[in-house]
Amino acid sequence: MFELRLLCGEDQVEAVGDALEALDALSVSVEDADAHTEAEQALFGEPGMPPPKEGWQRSRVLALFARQAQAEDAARLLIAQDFFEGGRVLGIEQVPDQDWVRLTQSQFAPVEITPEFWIVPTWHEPPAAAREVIRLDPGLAFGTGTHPTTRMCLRWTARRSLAGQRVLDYGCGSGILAIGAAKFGAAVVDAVDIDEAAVRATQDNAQANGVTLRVGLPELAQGEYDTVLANILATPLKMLAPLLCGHVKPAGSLVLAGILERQADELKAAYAPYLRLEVSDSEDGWILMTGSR
Ligand SMILES: C[S@@+](CC[C@H](N)C(=O)[O-])C[C@H]1O[C@@H](n2cnc3c(N)ncnc32)[C@H](O)[C@@H]1O
Repeated sequence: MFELRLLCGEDQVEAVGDALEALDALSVSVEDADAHTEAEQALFGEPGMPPPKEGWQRSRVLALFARQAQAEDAARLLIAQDFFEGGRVLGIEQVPDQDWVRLTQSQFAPVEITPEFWIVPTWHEPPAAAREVIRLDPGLAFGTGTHPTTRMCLRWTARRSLAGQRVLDYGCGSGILAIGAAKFGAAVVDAVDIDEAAVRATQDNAQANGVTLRVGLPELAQGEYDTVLANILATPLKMLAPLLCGHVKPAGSLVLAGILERQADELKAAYAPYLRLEVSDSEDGWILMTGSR
């Protein structure tokens, strides 16, 4: 395979990427051309959301082509375009063929939730210390245990007894929190999401983990639960406050994630009419907020 390397400005990245795909690039990736220098910029997106911008101030665009002639043609055509003005072709290099599946898989190692509780991709052996394991592969739905918001919810679950409880996972994504609740003793677990792909992923993942869940769109959630888990984002969580609190039993628990540290007060205010939220965990700028009715 042949890699065409280009340098361009932030406002050119989208047009260049679209052009490369139209020119049959097998893949296009964008890097910060100033990475590891003082000019390096961080681009953060909230979980489940795309990053706020397509590229960096000075972006390096890497496009893979099956044949050298395709990479050369793409470079020649791009140089002739108005939208590439000021951009540069850095070169074309042959890259060794790799086992891409293996390479991708190797980037997803088992994730430790507690020393005894791990999320393990199906192609890995569980670590020897693991007493409880969720088997999950990166797929279409959010929630592979690699994001701090998911890990904090799972840690909360693992440190409590859910024995015999009725639990609701609102915004289930891959179903990881619902599966965790079932593994930690919940008697009935309902998992709901507005995204039908998430509903399907949760059904598949529940089956693969040998747990029984009731899975569906949000209207499946009915009545009161001992524990309600919701890892969404601050804005939808504020809108959902009456609905989520209405599903919490008296003396039951509400567990919210997807919230940045600076959003704690807004969330407390939104939930104040129903219950008192407090920060009970934090990781990488994200917080877990919990409350009891
Ligand atoms: C950040 S993911 C969390 C997935 C998983 N529960 C986890 O902890 O990793 C948020 C999920 O909430 C779902 N979602 C967003 N807004 C929702 C809403 N109003 N009602 C139900 N689900 C929603 C999204 O489709 C997405 O699957």
